[in-house]
Amino acid sequence: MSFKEKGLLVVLSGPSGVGKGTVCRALRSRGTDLQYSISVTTRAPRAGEQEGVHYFFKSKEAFKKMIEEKKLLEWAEYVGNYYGTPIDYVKQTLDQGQDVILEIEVQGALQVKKNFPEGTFIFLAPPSLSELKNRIQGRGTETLDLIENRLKVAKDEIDMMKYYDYVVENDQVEKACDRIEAIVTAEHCKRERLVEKYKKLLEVE
Ligand SMILES: Nc1ncnc2c1ncn2[C@@H]1O[C@H](COP(=O)(O)OP(=O)(O)OP(=O)(O)O)[C@@H](O)[C@H]1O
Ligand SMILES: Nc1nc2c(ncn2[C@@H]2O[C@H](COP(=O)(O)O)[C@@H](O)[C@H]2O)c(=O)[nH]1
Repeated sequence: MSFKEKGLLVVLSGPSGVGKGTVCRALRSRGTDLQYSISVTTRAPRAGEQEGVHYFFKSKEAFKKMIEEKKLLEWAEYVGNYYGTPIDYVKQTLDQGQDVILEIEVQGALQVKKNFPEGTFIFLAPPSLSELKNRIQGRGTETLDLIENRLKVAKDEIDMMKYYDYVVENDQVEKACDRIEAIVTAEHCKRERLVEKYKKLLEVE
């Protein structure tokens, strides 16, 4: 009989525009064995964004109700909008032994770290601030004002990288994916996880 250990919770965060979404899409198309949590947000959908695919789009009232009903693992107000991670999907998926990745900003990541320190916290870093600016501008989804606000927040966020387990530079998407895959593999080989797993295996066999 084989014992299924709990999945890993991988938290990928970093400043807006660094490439979190791009890297997650590349991991997905590689077939990396990670489940992607879909966040709730109060921001308006961008062109092409779909309900339940990119986000669950909610009013501020509906979002606040989710906070009150403790339906969010973490949440944060970021540049005028709320963002949060539905707790049920994360719990159920980890319990099934599957790894979950959250793509979230820094305040939310630090909340998860406080409540779920056994998670794996990866900070995705830009090669430089000027490259970060080029990326946000190049994406063309925000007005100039919003880009400036996001860049201001980015400086404080980069200062928070010291609280993460790993820092991965997103210089090239494929290299960043290689590094993240290596981290996930290494986390699966961590001694504490394996001691627990083998203890349970010995009990059942
Ligand atoms: N390694 C890279 N080299 C060059 N451009 C990149 C790289 N990674 C991502 N980009 C580009 O940077 C822009 C921002 O990427 P993306 O939307 O994935 O960032 P994000 O961190 O998910 O942003 P947000 O937090 O605002 O959702 C996109 O236009 C993307 O194509
Ligand atoms: N704390 C959380 N942050 C989240 C969540 N989902 C997304 N995000 C982050 O918000 C910013 C802005 O996102 P955008 O889609 O408006 O560009 C970005 O850093 C996302 O990673 C969440 O559930 N919790």
